[in-house]
Amino acid sequence: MISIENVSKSYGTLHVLDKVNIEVKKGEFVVLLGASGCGKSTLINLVAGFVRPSTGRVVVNGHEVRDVDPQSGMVFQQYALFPWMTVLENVAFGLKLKGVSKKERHEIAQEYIDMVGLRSFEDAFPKALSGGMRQRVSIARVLANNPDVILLDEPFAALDAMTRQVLQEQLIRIYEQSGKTIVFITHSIDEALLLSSRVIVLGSRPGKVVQDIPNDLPHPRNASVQLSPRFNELKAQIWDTVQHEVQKSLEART
Ligand SMILES: Nc1ncnc2c1ncn2[C@@H]1O[C@H](COP(=O)(O)OP(=O)(O)OP(=O)(O)O)[C@@H](O)[C@H]1O
Repeated sequence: MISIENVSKSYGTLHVLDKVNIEVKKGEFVVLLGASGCGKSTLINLVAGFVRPSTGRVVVNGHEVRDVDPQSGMVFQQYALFPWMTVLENVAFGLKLKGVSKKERHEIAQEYIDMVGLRSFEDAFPKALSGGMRQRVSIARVLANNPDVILLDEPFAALDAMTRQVLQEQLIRIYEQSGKTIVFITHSIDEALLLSSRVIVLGSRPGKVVQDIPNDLPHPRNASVQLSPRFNELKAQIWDTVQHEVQKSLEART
């Protein structure tokens, strides 16, 4: 579904990614972990088509990504909603661009508003919503567009711990129901293991893959999986690598 082939990326003299190779299969939920500045956002932006590789190529669904790619839908850390549109209009916006009739796009938008638990907030404007609710609108908007790939760049980082847990569980349900291909960035090993079917750790800059492990925690999954021995076993494996890479990136800065 996503093929990142020998991708390197530099911004001027700053070498951010070095010959990264990652194959993501349809229906995988891949979480990218890594020290701050190792190039995670750059990598996800390459898949979305916001950034072009210096060398190598990214292929999504058989097509090389050369521009902003409508096959992918992105959820950012800061909720990028249109403040002058209601929840319903925000969620239906992409469908409007595609020329879907008003009746149909409102039906589809309603379905996803219900899915993220925002029924009865259709007519609210973003400023009247909490951060967690706005992020749910962002997720509904991406889902309504029905992209092949959903990309999430630290979507829950700005939220309080309780809201984060609710949204994590909602995202797990959405993944279990939709079987979408998802790439998700986080700094949290717990979040990575709770959500993913596979965890990829990028090394300190220039980023490359230093660990790639399948997450075999069972589905249906909820937050209680964090109490299982297997969760702690996987966490210890990832923690060793992440700690080593964070240490390296701190030393490189001193
Ligand atoms: N458009 C740009 N122009 C110049 N430098 C950039 C640009 N985008 C990112 N960088 C630099 O590239 C490096 C990697 O950034 P990136 O945001 O991809 O890392 P990250 O792993 O997502 O970081 P964090 O976890 O802190 O969000 C950083 O040093 C950043 O300052």
